Amino acid sequence: MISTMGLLQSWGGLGTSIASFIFMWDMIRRYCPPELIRASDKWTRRIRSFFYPFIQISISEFMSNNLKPHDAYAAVEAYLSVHLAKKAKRLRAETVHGGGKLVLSMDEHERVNDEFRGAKIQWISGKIVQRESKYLPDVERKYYKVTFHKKYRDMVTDTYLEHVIKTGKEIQMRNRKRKLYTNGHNKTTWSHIVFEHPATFDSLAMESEKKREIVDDLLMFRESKDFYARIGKAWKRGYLLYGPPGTGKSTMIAAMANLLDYDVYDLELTSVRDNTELRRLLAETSSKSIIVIEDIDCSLDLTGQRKKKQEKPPEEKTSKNKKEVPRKDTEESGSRVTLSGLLNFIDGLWSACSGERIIVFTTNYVDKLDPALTRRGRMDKHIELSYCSFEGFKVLAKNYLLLDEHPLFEPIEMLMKETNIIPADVAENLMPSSPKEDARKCLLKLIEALKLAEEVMIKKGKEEPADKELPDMKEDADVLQEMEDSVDKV
Ligand SMILES: Nc1ncnc2c1ncn2[C@@H]1O[C@H](COP(=O)(O)OP(=O)(O)OP(=O)(O)O)[C@@H](O)[C@H]1O
Ligand SMILES: [Mg+2]
Repeated sequence: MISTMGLLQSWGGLGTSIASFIFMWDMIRRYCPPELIRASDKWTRRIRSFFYPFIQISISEFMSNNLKPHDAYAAVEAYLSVHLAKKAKRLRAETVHGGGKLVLSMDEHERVNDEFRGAKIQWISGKIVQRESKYLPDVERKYYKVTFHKKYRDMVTDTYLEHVIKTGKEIQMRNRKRKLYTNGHNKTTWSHIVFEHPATFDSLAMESEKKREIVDDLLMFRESKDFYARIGKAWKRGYLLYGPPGTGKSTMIAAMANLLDYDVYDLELTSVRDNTELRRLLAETSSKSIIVIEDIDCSLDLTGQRKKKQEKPPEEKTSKNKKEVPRKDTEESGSRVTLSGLLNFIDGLWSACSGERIIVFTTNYVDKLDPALTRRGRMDKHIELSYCSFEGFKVLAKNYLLLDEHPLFEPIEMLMKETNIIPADVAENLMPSSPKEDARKCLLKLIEALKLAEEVMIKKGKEEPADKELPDMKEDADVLQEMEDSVDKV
């Protein structure tokens, strides 16, 4: 009892002494000349660094000059969650991007040790609560602090932190869900959904050699950062996909995104008000992305910027083709994006954006595009997607019916040589419409469709010469009229 009392008394004495010291120190600092204070601070730092030879670096959740999220913080978090979270005793579990998988990270004020090239490095997670204004609620700012011996200063600042950020970014890339961004419905910003299109180059009906060439081209582009830097060109590549409707242009874009693990930005030009908005939207696109402008010929009357006065040929006006009817004029769509605005984006701003980007234009009518838009250098690769070949059919038969061979393949090959059918129609026929429909029935359905397509072709072929005779008949009629007129005159 007495000893407890004694202990309490001595604690009380210590508290009084500390309070007196703080008071005295404050008085000294207040009345001492500033030079003396500075000198004392310098020496205090030196003595402290002698006894505490460690360096600390903080990485905050937000940038200090604005409230933008700090990329490095997210990368450190990813690195720690994969490499060091197992060593921590208090962990935080969160689902990322609404996915089902739990990701573990260090809880607040938890410490873990890392080792890099013989150096012991400690990470601490922390949080400070700040009040920016008395009218606003307090804000939490999380941070990670890395502590290491001062002899490793250069190694940690030059190499270790770079390694952590690089590894963290790779982990983020692996964990992220790819996104499909759109600017449709007159939105002035991008909105996105998770991109989960299953298309791959394996499932694409196309000649294998052509397919391999495109895949090689894409993979080479992805690995060519140093090459583009060396030749002084922006790390971009333009693809023009052209061909009739239903030949797999959109499907190929999805396959490209899946192959490269890129996001997709589906740019609806008719929703973009003017060139300024176009530039802003494109500047907001992220690296490792494919920017798509579908049906470039009817998105905007781009060619009209140069050929305004040209009348459309009569057959164009009366065509029943789905792609030609809804062509929107710039005035009609309320959009004032011009061809030169689009070209500037490809050549100018395009080059200023860092990181790799692919731009894809699709069209059903390549001949209608302004040559300025399609010239090499702007669109590096022109890819024609055309009618289904027998090789393409075999890919679809394998995908849809799990067939490598079948006796009905032979007649199908014969018919395919004689007629044109788009892959979308082949796919539709090979798709069983009921559980009772087996592979044979599907192949027979396709044979019927091919025969029908052949009949239509023959019919058209017969009609065409008749059409071609029309001008001659017209000429004859004109001559007759002229003769009659001259007879009348006589
Ligand atoms: N080459 C192909 N390989 C595999 N499937 C294809 C191919 N072409 C078309 N298809 C099938 O047909 C459907 C329509 O194809 P897709 O939308 O890619 O055509 P498109 O060329 O973009 O047509 P459009 O010019 O009308 O936009 C796809 O969902 C796909 O199932
Ligand atoms: Mg399409």
